[in-house]
Amino acid sequence: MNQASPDTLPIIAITSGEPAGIGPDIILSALNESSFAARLVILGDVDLLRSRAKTLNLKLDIEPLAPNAKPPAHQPGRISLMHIPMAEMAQPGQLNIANSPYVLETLKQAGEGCLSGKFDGIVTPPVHKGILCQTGTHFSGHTEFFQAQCHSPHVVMMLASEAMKVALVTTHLPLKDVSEAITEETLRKVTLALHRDLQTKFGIEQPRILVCGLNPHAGEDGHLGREEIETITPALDKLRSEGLDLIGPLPADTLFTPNYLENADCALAMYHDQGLPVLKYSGFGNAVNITLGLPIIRTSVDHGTAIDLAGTGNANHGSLNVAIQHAINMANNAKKFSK
Ligand SMILES: NC(=O)C1=CN([C@@H]2O[C@H](COP(=O)(O)OP(=O)(O)OC[C@H]3O[C@@H](n4cnc5c(N)ncnc54)[C@H](O)[C@@H]3O)[C@@H](O)[C@H]2O)C=CC1
Ligand SMILES: NCC(=O)COP(=O)(O)O
Repeated sequence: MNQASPDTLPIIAITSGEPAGIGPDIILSALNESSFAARLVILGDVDLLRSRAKTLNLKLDIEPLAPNAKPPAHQPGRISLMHIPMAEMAQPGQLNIANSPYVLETLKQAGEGCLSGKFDGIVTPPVHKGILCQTGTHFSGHTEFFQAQCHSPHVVMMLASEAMKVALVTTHLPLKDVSEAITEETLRKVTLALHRDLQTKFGIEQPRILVCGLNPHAGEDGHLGREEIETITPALDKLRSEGLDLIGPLPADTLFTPNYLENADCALAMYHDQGLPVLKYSGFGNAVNITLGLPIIRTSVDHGTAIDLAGTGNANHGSLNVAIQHAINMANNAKKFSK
C-alpha cells in the first residue's frame, strides 16, 4: 500500500493508442489488476473505454475528470480520464481512418500537458502508423512526433528488457536511406545523448556502450563496406578521447552474445531492425521503449497494435505495466533532481 500523500505522486498521462487495436484493452486490464503509486489519467474517449470494458467483461469504474481537476491516486479498478472524443465508435480489429485525427489529438494533448507541467510523464500504448499516414500527415512514430513537438534536435529510441538495453542511431527510416543518415555528427549527438541519459535517468556513472557496425562483420576491414572506416570509427575515437567508454564498431551478429552483453550497459544499433529483433526475442512483452533526449518523460510498450487480438481478452499488459512503472520512476527521479 502506498504511504505517500496523493498530492506528491507524479501525474502520468496514458494515451489510448489506436482505438481499433489493443491499446484500450491493455489499459483496462493493467489498471484493473495492478497497483501504481501515481496519479494516472487516460487521454481518450470515455465511450471507447466503457464499451471495450464491456466487451472484455471487465467491471471498472471509468470516470471523466472535471475540467482542471487533478486525477486521484490510482486504485485498481478505477480509471480517471480526460475525455477526448473519437469521430466514430471504434470496432475492435477494424482500422478506421475517421479516428486518426483523434489518435493524433491524444498525443498532442499529452505532449502539451507535459510541457506545461500539468503531467509529469507520458505513457503511450501503440498506434498504427499506417492508418495515421493515410490522413496525409506523415507519422513515422511517437518518437519523431514528440521530437517535433518539443523541438528537440536529437532524440534516441531505446528499448530496455531485463536482459539488455538497445538504443538506435536511426529510428523509422527505409533501409535504403540508413547509410546516408549515419554521419559523424549524428553518431556523436546520438551517442552523447545516450551516454548522458544512461547517467542521469539510469544512475550509471560511466556507461559502457557496445556499438554495432553497419555492414556484415563490421565491414571486414573495408572489404564488405566502408562506413565503419570512414564514419563510425572516427566518430567513436573522438568520443573516446573525450572520456566515453565505447566498444566497437563490432559485428552486430556477435555483439549480441553473452560475453559482450554481460560486460556492458547498452548496445547501440545503427538501425531499427538491427537491434530490436534481438531485444524482442529476449524480452517481448516485458520490455519498455523510452525516448531519450526529450525535455519530457515518455515511455511506451514494446509491441504494436495487435489488431488481431483487440477485444479478445488475449492481449498481455506486461509491457504496459513496465512502461508505466518506468515513467513513474523517472518522474520521481526528476523531482528529486529538481529540488
Ligand atoms: N509504440 C507503438 O506505437 C508501436 C506501434 N507499432 C505499430 O503496430 C502496428 C502492428 O505492428 P506489428 O508489426 O504487427 O506488431 P504487433 O506487435 O502489433 O504484433 C506482432 C505479434 O505479436 C502479438 N502481440 C503484440 N502485442 C501483444 C500483446 N500485448 N499480447 C499478446 N500478443 C501480442 C500480435 O498478436 C502479433 O501476433 C504497426 O502499424 C506498427 O507500426 C509497432 C510497434 C510499436
Ligand atoms: N519498434 C518500436 C516502434 O516502432 C515504436 O516507435 P515509437 O512509436 O515509439 O516511435
